[in-house]
Amino acid sequence: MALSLLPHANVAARVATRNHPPPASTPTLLRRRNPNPLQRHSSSSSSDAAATSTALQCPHFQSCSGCTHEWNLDRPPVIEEAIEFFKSLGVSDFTFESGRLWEWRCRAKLVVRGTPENPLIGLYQEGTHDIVDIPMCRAHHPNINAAVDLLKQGISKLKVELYDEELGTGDLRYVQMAVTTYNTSLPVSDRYQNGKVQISLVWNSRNEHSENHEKLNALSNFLWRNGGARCSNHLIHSIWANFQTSNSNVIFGNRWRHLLGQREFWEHIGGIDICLDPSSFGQANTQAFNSLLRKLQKHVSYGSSVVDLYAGSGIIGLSLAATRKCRSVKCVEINKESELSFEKSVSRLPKTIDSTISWHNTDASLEPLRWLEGSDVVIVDPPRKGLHPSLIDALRHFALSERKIRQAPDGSIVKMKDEKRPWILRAREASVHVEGKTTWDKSQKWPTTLIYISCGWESFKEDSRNLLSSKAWYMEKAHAFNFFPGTQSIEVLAVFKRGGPRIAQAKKKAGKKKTPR
Ligand SMILES: C[S@@+](CC[C@H](N)C(=O)[O-])C[C@H]1O[C@@H](n2cnc3c(N)ncnc32)[C@H](O)[C@@H]1O
Repeated sequence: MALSLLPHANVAARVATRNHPPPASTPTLLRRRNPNPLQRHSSSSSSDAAATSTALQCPHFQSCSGCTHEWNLDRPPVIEEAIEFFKSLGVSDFTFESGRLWEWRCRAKLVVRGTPENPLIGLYQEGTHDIVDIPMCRAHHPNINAAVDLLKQGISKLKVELYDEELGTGDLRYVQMAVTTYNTSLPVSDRYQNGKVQISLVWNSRNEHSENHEKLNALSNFLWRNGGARCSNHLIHSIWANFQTSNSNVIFGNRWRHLLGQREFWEHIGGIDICLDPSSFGQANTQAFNSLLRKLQKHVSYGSSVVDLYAGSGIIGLSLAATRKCRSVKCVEINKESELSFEKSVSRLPKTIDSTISWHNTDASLEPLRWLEGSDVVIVDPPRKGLHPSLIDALRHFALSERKIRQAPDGSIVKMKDEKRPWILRAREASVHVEGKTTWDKSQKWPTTLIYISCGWESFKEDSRNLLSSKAWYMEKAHAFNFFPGTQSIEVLAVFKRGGPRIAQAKKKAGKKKTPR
């Protein structure tokens, strides 16, 4: 493992860090098998203090696959490479923002194995199906660890059988813990620490009528009795069941049931209230995501038309609709389960918003030109593997076909073939549609700004090179956020503009000339 104690001063990028020292209760165990860098480097006491103040200090490090880096959590090693990468693309003012270094994870999917007497709840060891119990995980929000502890007590007390992968037997397979910090009765400064946990139990049965459902009810009642709204130690927001009998590695089945507590799970993020069902995608680091949304908003002009691809429950699009007064926001998402959350979030948008808002349940890689047409800004936030080739092609294609577009009689390059496939026709219709009050000129236009949000550094680099090689786009700005401290992963926000580098340079020069002395 690289133990870097290089001073940060030699780094060109602007780096903003908001560190919080580890709480007093933190185990101060520095593992013996990792020689302590403080002993290996002859350093001053102030740099010693700096190193420990950003160290993971987790007893599970190395046995657990969750974290790969123990030191300098405020600066994942990949940042040095990112600085060089962006510089090579002409972006020299790349910024990196680091927030909470511990207790940042508000959403965790954990494996449950072992026996009722000795339940294990944690992650698989790298490359194996051996589970590592992580009761003192330093990345988890503290109430996730507390809820895991309570769950273990319930399993032991009620003798809940835990899943056996080889035999396919046992009842409880996984648990998802998600924390909401939404609580308007508390001062803002107390909300994070007092977050409440939505527990989703992944149960090895077809539905709530299967023969082991009594155990499920007993376990959820135990959790609610000991951590629910009436407890002095109120920890749990709600309890859900997901039913999964497949012997694949897929965590969730298609059937969800709300069991106890509040049904709706709200969070205030990006300037709006957002509802998230347990079946929807949710970002793990809520606070860092909020910082990203605030930065993103600055790159979208007021009154823009936006298309949000890979939209999940539409947090990005809706946050822009509210804060940038967008004339229209179109969200495209493949997971049907996110629709309800989107609809609920729309219902809480300020009534003053005059935006046409829609959510489409479809694969963004089918007919990508159709989704891009008519917007000023396209936002993409794909899974780790990056953009679909068809979307990259479309982004390059329309940007290079500007002349053709202008010459086309209806201003469109989307071929209106006589489409018959029902799923394509269905996808074109919005699942959710809210019409704005103002009627805007709907003349055809194509995005001039592309904002790429990425959690997959390798795929992001490849996609960027592909986009830029056509000279149809250039990269204007790049930011990264410390979404996953303790790992090599970062979240990137890159802003691309239409046109080749020569056009960009000419624009810059023209801008300089106009600046009065
Ligand atoms: C990284 S998440 C981002 C979600 C959302 N932007 C957010 O921040 O909450 C990626 C999303 O892309 C969706 N997705 C994956 N493949 C897709 C596809 N081919 N077309 C549309 N959405 C897709 C996933 O279901 C997931 O919700």
